[in-house]
Amino acid sequence: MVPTPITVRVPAKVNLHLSVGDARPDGYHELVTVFQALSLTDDVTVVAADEPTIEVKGEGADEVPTGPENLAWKAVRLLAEHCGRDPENPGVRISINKGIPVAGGMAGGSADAAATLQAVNQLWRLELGRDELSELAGKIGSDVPFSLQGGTALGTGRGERLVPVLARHTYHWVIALDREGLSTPGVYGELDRLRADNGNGRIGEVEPLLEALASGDPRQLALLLGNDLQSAAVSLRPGLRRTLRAGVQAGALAGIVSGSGPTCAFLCTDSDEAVRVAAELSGAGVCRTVRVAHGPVPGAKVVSEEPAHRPTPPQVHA
Ligand SMILES: C[C@@](CO)(OP(=O)(O)O)[C@H](O)COP(=O)(O)OP(=O)(O)OC[C@H]1O[C@@H](n2ccc(N)nc2=O)[C@H](O)[C@@H]1O
Ligand SMILES: Nc1ncnc2c1ncn2[C@@H]1O[C@H](COP(=O)(O)OP(=O)(O)O)[C@@H](O)[C@H]1O
Repeated sequence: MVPTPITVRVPAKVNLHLSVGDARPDGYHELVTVFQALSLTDDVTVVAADEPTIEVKGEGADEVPTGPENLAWKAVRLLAEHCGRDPENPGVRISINKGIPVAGGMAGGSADAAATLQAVNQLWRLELGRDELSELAGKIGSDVPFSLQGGTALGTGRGERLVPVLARHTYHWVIALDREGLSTPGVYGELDRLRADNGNGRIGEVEPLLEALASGDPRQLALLLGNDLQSAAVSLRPGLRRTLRAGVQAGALAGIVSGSGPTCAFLCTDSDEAVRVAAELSGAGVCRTVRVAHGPVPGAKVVSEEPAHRPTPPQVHA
């Protein structure tokens, strides 16, 4: 019998609010963050196979490891250990089709890990529930539980403890991708350095942003977007200042570095405006590629169609 492949589609994220506390003894920083899942997605397909392999296609595929460092492999091994299978020989072939920028602060690797947990749970008929999968997800990386859950959520701890947030609107975003990624630990380290040098300012409380999300007014939300890692990302990549300015000059309500960057996300009033801002920004020559996206969208979920049939995301080449 030919084994049946299972494909899971999984979203990117942007942090609408990312408040970073001091470094903890374990090296992580205590966070208060609001994640929103966006319509840029990866597809992860798993199938039973004698020879375990991983293949990566799509944008930025060359920069993604295909060995044990790939977060999708970590997910398979962890699940194998959890259910008493041999993690060295899990008998799974993985194929990843990237639509999420690599090392862009949009949790692409975390997304693939979340999708793999979901897909292999079904492949092996483990029937693990959301909570159990989320617990495993948190062991792979701080962002992985959110990639499973999707929507809009408040994250605390390392970012792995989640509570869903009421968001009454579909928000329209323009996403500016940079030419090269930034390392997440490198950006956290730069923030620590800046804070030690000059006390670097901190964004305010999260409550007003939660109220803006509940009201569903993008203009109100735009005033409250904030990211403590932005100054560190800009310090490491000063050109981002120009990108952020160009998006607002093009008509976005506000722009923010996404997580640890260097991707910048611009909130727009509606979908037509997002397309217009994307076109203008792509002509400004401040980034590699511009995309439009909306959120919130659901987290990792099994899709019945073949991955080859996935829609091409709208994009504008700069
Ligand atoms: C910054 C954020 C914002 O959502 O995402 P990205 O922008 O990278 O996607 C996350 O905190 C990234 O989460 P994730 O990419 O899962 O990080 P992990 O694998 O858990 O940790 C990688 C490294 O980042 C640093 N790290 C991560 C999370 C955290 N709360 N404090 C940290 O200091 C640590 O140096 C850690 O060793
Ligand atoms: N499946 C994966 N997809 C993308 N990157 C991965 C994956 N597995 C491991 N990585 C590694 O993780 C690093 C961070 O990638 P990514 O998760 O896309 O960015 P970020 O942490 O900025 O959101 C990459 O540079 C890559 O070496």
